[in-house]
Amino acid sequence: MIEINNLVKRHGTRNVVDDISFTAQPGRVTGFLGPNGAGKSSTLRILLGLDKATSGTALINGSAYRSMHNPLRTVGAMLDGPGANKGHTAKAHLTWIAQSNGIPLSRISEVLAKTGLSDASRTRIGGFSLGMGQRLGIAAALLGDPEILVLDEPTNGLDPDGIRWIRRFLRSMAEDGKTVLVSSHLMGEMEETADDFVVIARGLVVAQGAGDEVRGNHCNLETAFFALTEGQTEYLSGRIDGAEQA
Ligand SMILES: Nc1ncnc2c1ncn2[C@@H]1O[C@H](COP(=O)(O)OP(=O)(O)OP(=O)(O)O)[C@@H](O)[C@H]1O
Repeated sequence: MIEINNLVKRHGTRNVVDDISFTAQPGRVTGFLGPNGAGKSSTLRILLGLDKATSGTALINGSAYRSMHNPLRTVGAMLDGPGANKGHTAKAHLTWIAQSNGIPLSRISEVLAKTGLSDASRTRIGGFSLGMGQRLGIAAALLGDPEILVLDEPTNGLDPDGIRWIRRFLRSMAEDGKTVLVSSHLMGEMEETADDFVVIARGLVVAQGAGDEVRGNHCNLETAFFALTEGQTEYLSGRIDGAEQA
Protein backbone atom coordinates (compact mmCIF):
# COMPACT_ATOMS: atom_id res chain seq x y z
CA MET A 1 0.00 0.00 0.00
CA ILE A 2 1.09 3.57 -0.68
CA GLU A 3 0.29 6.23 1.91
CA ILE A 4 0.82 9.93 1.28
CA ASN A 5 0.25 11.90 4.47
CA ASN A 6 0.06 15.71 4.58
CA LEU A 7 2.84 15.96 2.02
CA VAL A 8 4.28 19.42 1.36
CA LYS A 9 7.04 20.38 -1.09
CA ARG A 10 8.10 24.00 -1.20
CA HIS A 11 10.25 25.58 -3.91
CA GLY A 12 11.20 29.11 -2.93
CA THR A 13 8.08 30.69 -1.48
CA ARG A 14 5.67 28.40 -3.30
CA ASN A 15 4.21 25.09 -2.16
CA VAL A 16 4.13 23.00 -5.36
CA VAL A 17 2.70 20.15 -3.24
CA ASP A 18 0.44 21.62 -0.58
CA ASP A 19 -0.70 19.20 2.12
CA ILE A 20 -1.60 16.24 -0.09
CA SER A 21 -2.94 13.02 1.51
CA PHE A 22 -4.19 9.86 -0.19
CA THR A 23 -3.68 6.10 -0.27
CA ALA A 24 -3.28 3.62 -3.12
CA GLN A 25 -4.55 0.15 -2.24
CA PRO A 26 -3.51 -3.36 -3.32
CA GLY A 27 -5.54 -4.90 -6.13
CA ARG A 28 -6.53 -1.48 -7.47
CA VAL A 29 -5.30 0.97 -10.07
CA THR A 30 -5.17 4.45 -8.57
CA GLY A 31 -5.18 7.24 -11.15
CA PHE A 32 -3.22 10.31 -9.99
CA LEU A 33 -4.54 13.11 -12.15
CA GLY A 34 -3.96 16.79 -12.63
CA PRO A 35 -3.19 19.35 -15.31
CA ASN A 36 0.39 20.34 -16.22
CA GLY A 37 2.28 21.65 -13.21
CA ALA A 38 -0.24 20.30 -10.67
CA GLY A 39 2.45 18.57 -8.60
CA LYS A 40 2.11 14.93 -9.72
CA SER A 41 5.76 14.32 -10.57
CA SER A 42 6.91 16.22 -7.47
CA THR A 43 4.81 13.89 -5.31
CA LEU A 44 6.05 10.76 -7.08
CA ARG A 45 9.69 11.89 -6.89
CA ILE A 46 9.36 12.21 -3.11
CA LEU A 47 7.62 8.82 -2.89
CA LEU A 48 10.54 7.24 -4.78
CA GLY A 49 13.24 8.89 -2.70
CA LEU A 50 14.44 11.16 -5.53
CA ASP A 51 13.53 14.33 -3.67
CA LYS A 52 12.93 15.31 -0.05
CA ALA A 53 9.59 16.49 1.33
CA THR A 54 9.41 19.85 3.07
CA SER A 55 7.04 18.13 5.52
CA GLY A 56 4.73 15.13 5.67
CA THR A 57 5.44 11.56 4.62
CA ALA A 58 5.19 9.34 1.56
CA LEU A 59 5.35 5.67 2.58
CA ILE A 60 5.45 2.34 0.78
CA ASN A 61 4.17 -0.50 2.97
CA GLY A 62 4.85 1.75 5.95
CA SER A 63 8.46 2.59 5.02
CA ALA A 64 10.16 5.47 3.28
CA TYR A 65 11.76 4.39 -0.04
CA ARG A 66 15.19 5.54 1.10
CA SER A 67 15.07 3.29 4.16
CA MET A 68 14.24 0.15 2.16
CA HIS A 69 16.98 -2.46 1.92
CA ASN A 70 16.16 -3.73 -1.57
CA PRO A 71 13.50 -1.35 -2.92
CA LEU A 72 13.24 -2.83 -6.42
CA ARG A 73 11.79 -6.01 -4.93
CA THR A 74 8.96 -4.01 -3.34
CA VAL A 75 8.33 -1.15 -5.75
CA GLY A 76 8.91 -0.84 -9.48
CA ALA A 77 8.78 2.60 -11.01
CA MET A 78 9.01 4.46 -14.27
CA LEU A 79 9.46 8.24 -14.25
CA ASP A 80 10.48 10.14 -17.41
CA GLY A 81 10.43 7.11 -19.73
CA PRO A 82 12.88 4.21 -19.72
CA GLY A 83 15.99 6.25 -18.86
CA ALA A 84 18.17 3.88 -20.88
CA ASN A 85 21.42 4.27 -22.80
CA LYS A 86 20.35 4.33 -26.46
CA GLY A 87 23.46 2.44 -27.56
CA HIS A 88 22.59 -0.58 -25.39
CA THR A 89 20.31 -3.43 -26.33
CA ALA A 90 17.16 -4.01 -24.27
CA LYS A 91 18.70 -7.15 -22.82
CA ALA A 92 21.94 -5.38 -21.85
CA HIS A 93 19.97 -2.58 -20.19
CA LEU A 94 17.91 -5.03 -18.12
CA THR A 95 20.98 -7.14 -17.31
CA TRP A 96 22.73 -4.08 -15.87
CA ILE A 97 19.75 -3.25 -13.65
CA ALA A 98 19.28 -6.87 -12.53
CA GLN A 99 22.97 -7.34 -11.71
CA SER A 100 23.24 -4.11 -9.74
CA ASN A 101 20.17 -5.03 -7.67
CA GLY A 102 20.84 -8.71 -6.94
CA ILE A 103 17.97 -9.86 -9.17
CA PRO A 104 18.35 -13.26 -10.91
CA LEU A 105 19.07 -12.90 -14.64
CA SER A 106 16.28 -15.41 -15.34
CA ARG A 107 13.84 -12.54 -14.68
CA ILE A 108 15.01 -10.75 -17.84
CA SER A 109 13.32 -13.09 -20.33
CA GLU A 110 10.21 -13.13 -18.12
CA VAL A 111 9.79 -9.35 -18.09
CA LEU A 112 10.63 -9.08 -21.81
CA ALA A 113 7.86 -11.61 -22.51
CA LYS A 114 5.42 -9.82 -20.21
CA THR A 115 5.96 -6.53 -22.02
CA GLY A 116 5.94 -8.04 -25.53
CA LEU A 117 9.61 -7.24 -26.15
CA SER A 118 11.05 -10.77 -26.47
CA ASP A 119 11.75 -10.33 -30.19
CA ALA A 120 13.42 -6.97 -29.57
CA SER A 121 15.75 -8.10 -26.79
CA ARG A 122 18.85 -7.67 -29.00
CA THR A 123 17.72 -4.44 -30.64
CA ARG A 124 19.54 -1.25 -29.71
CA ILE A 125 17.29 1.03 -27.66
CA GLY A 126 18.06 3.93 -30.02
CA GLY A 127 15.98 2.08 -32.64
CA PHE A 128 12.96 1.68 -30.38
CA SER A 129 9.64 3.42 -31.02
CA LEU A 130 8.19 5.54 -28.21
CA GLY A 131 5.83 2.68 -27.28
CA MET A 132 8.67 0.16 -27.15
CA GLY A 133 10.65 2.54 -24.95
CA GLN A 134 7.72 2.78 -22.52
CA ARG A 135 7.44 -1.02 -22.48
CA LEU A 136 11.15 -1.27 -21.72
CA GLY A 137 10.73 1.13 -18.81
CA ILE A 138 7.90 -1.04 -17.53
CA ALA A 139 9.99 -4.20 -18.05
CA ALA A 140 12.71 -2.65 -15.87
CA ALA A 141 10.13 -1.74 -13.23
CA LEU A 142 8.94 -5.36 -13.16
CA LEU A 143 12.41 -6.92 -12.76
CA GLY A 144 12.20 -7.29 -8.98
CA ASP A 145 8.66 -8.73 -9.22
CA PRO A 146 7.43 -5.86 -7.03
CA GLU A 147 4.01 -5.77 -5.38
CA ILE A 148 3.79 -2.03 -6.03
CA LEU A 149 4.06 -0.21 -9.37
CA VAL A 150 4.43 3.55 -9.77
CA LEU A 151 4.29 4.95 -13.30
CA ASP A 152 4.48 8.65 -14.19
CA GLU A 153 2.47 9.40 -17.35
CA PRO A 154 3.24 6.07 -19.08
CA THR A 155 0.88 6.83 -21.98
CA ASN A 156 2.43 10.20 -22.89
CA GLY A 157 2.81 10.40 -26.66
CA LEU A 158 1.59 6.86 -27.33
CA ASP A 159 -0.71 5.90 -30.19
CA PRO A 160 -4.14 4.35 -29.41
CA ASP A 161 -2.75 0.83 -29.63
CA GLY A 162 0.02 1.66 -27.17
CA ILE A 163 -2.48 3.31 -24.81
CA ARG A 164 -4.71 0.22 -24.98
CA TRP A 165 -1.75 -2.02 -24.22
CA ILE A 166 -0.82 0.04 -21.13
CA ARG A 167 -4.46 0.06 -19.99
CA ARG A 168 -4.75 -3.74 -20.23
CA PHE A 169 -1.37 -4.19 -18.61
CA LEU A 170 -2.27 -1.98 -15.62
CA ARG A 171 -5.59 -3.81 -15.18
CA SER A 172 -3.84 -7.19 -15.24
CA MET A 173 -1.38 -6.00 -12.59
CA ALA A 174 -4.23 -4.94 -10.31
CA GLU A 175 -6.01 -8.25 -10.92
CA ASP A 176 -2.81 -9.96 -9.74
CA GLY A 177 -3.24 -8.05 -6.47
CA LYS A 178 -0.60 -5.39 -7.06
CA THR A 179 -0.88 -1.77 -5.94
CA VAL A 180 -0.73 0.38 -9.08
CA LEU A 181 -0.31 4.16 -8.92
CA VAL A 182 -0.29 5.85 -12.32
CA SER A 183 -0.24 9.54 -13.11
CA SER A 184 -1.82 11.20 -16.11
CA HIS A 185 -3.12 14.59 -17.16
CA LEU A 186 -5.84 12.96 -19.26
CA MET A 187 -8.93 11.81 -17.40
CA GLY A 188 -10.40 10.30 -20.59
CA GLU A 189 -7.43 7.93 -20.72
CA MET A 190 -7.77 6.88 -17.08
CA GLU A 191 -11.54 6.53 -17.00
CA GLU A 192 -11.54 2.88 -18.05
CA THR A 193 -8.25 2.03 -16.36
CA ALA A 194 -8.41 3.26 -12.78
CA ASP A 195 -10.55 2.06 -9.87
CA ASP A 196 -9.74 5.03 -7.66
CA PHE A 197 -8.89 8.59 -8.59
CA VAL A 198 -6.94 11.36 -6.90
CA VAL A 199 -7.31 14.67 -8.71
CA ILE A 200 -4.90 17.48 -7.85
CA ALA A 201 -4.54 21.05 -9.08
CA ARG A 202 -1.85 23.53 -8.02
CA GLY A 203 -0.58 21.15 -5.39
CA LEU A 204 -3.98 20.59 -3.72
CA VAL A 205 -6.27 17.55 -3.80
CA VAL A 206 -9.51 18.74 -5.41
CA ALA A 207 -11.27 15.34 -5.50
CA GLN A 208 -10.59 11.74 -4.60
CA GLY A 209 -12.46 8.47 -4.45
CA ALA A 210 -13.94 5.85 -6.76
CA GLY A 211 -15.25 6.91 -10.18
CA ASP A 212 -18.80 7.60 -8.99
CA GLU A 213 -17.60 9.84 -6.16
CA VAL A 214 -15.32 11.90 -8.40
CA ARG A 215 -17.93 12.08 -11.20
CA GLY A 216 -20.53 13.57 -8.82
CA ASN A 217 -23.31 15.18 -10.84
CA HIS A 218 -21.26 15.43 -14.02
CA CYS A 219 -22.09 13.28 -17.04
CA ASN A 220 -18.67 11.62 -17.09
CA LEU A 221 -15.30 11.73 -15.37
CA GLU A 222 -13.69 13.89 -18.03
CA THR A 223 -16.30 16.62 -17.59
CA ALA A 224 -15.87 16.38 -13.81
CA PHE A 225 -12.10 16.68 -14.25
CA PHE A 226 -12.41 19.85 -16.35
CA ALA A 227 -14.82 21.37 -13.83
CA LEU A 228 -12.51 20.52 -10.94
CA THR A 229 -9.35 21.83 -12.60
CA GLU A 230 -10.69 24.70 -14.71
CA GLY A 231 -8.23 27.58 -14.87
CA GLN A 232 -5.69 25.64 -12.79
CA THR A 233 -3.21 24.84 -15.57
CA GLU A 234 -0.29 27.09 -14.79
CA TYR A 235 0.53 28.16 -18.34
CA LEU A 236 -3.09 29.28 -18.88
CA SER A 237 -3.17 31.39 -15.75
CA GLY A 238 0.24 32.91 -16.36
CA ARG A 239 1.42 31.77 -12.94
CA ILE A 240 5.08 30.89 -13.19
CA ASP A 241 7.45 30.45 -10.25
CA GLY A 242 4.84 31.68 -7.82
CA ALA A 243 4.14 35.01 -9.54
CA GLU A 244 0.52 35.71 -10.42
CA GLN A 245 0.07 37.55 -13.69
CA ALA A 246 -1.01 41.17 -13.18
N1 LIG B 1 13.19 21.97 -8.79
C1 LIG B 1 12.16 22.81 -8.91
N2 LIG B 1 12.30 24.13 -8.65
C2 LIG B 1 11.29 24.99 -8.76
N3 LIG B 1 10.05 24.62 -9.17
C3 LIG B 1 9.85 23.34 -9.46
C4 LIG B 1 10.88 22.36 -9.35
N4 LIG B 1 10.38 21.15 -9.70
C5 LIG B 1 9.08 21.37 -10.03
N5 LIG B 1 8.78 22.68 -9.88
C6 LIG B 1 7.47 23.28 -10.13
O1 LIG B 1 6.50 22.58 -9.39
C7 LIG B 1 5.27 22.57 -10.07
C8 LIG B 1 4.75 21.16 -10.14
O2 LIG B 1 5.56 20.44 -11.06
P1 LIG B 1 5.34 18.89 -11.34
O3 LIG B 1 6.36 18.49 -12.36
O4 LIG B 1 5.30 18.16 -10.07
O5 LIG B 1 3.88 18.90 -11.99
P2 LIG B 1 3.13 17.75 -12.80
O6 LIG B 1 1.77 17.68 -12.22
O7 LIG B 1 3.95 16.51 -12.80
O8 LIG B 1 3.03 18.40 -14.23
P3 LIG B 1 3.19 17.74 -15.71
O9 LIG B 1 1.90 17.06 -16.01
O10 LIG B 1 3.42 18.96 -16.56
O11 LIG B 1 4.37 16.82 -15.67
C9 LIG B 1 5.51 23.22 -11.42
O12 LIG B 1 5.11 24.56 -11.36
C10 LIG B 1 7.01 23.14 -11.57
O13 LIG B 1 7.48 24.18 -12.37
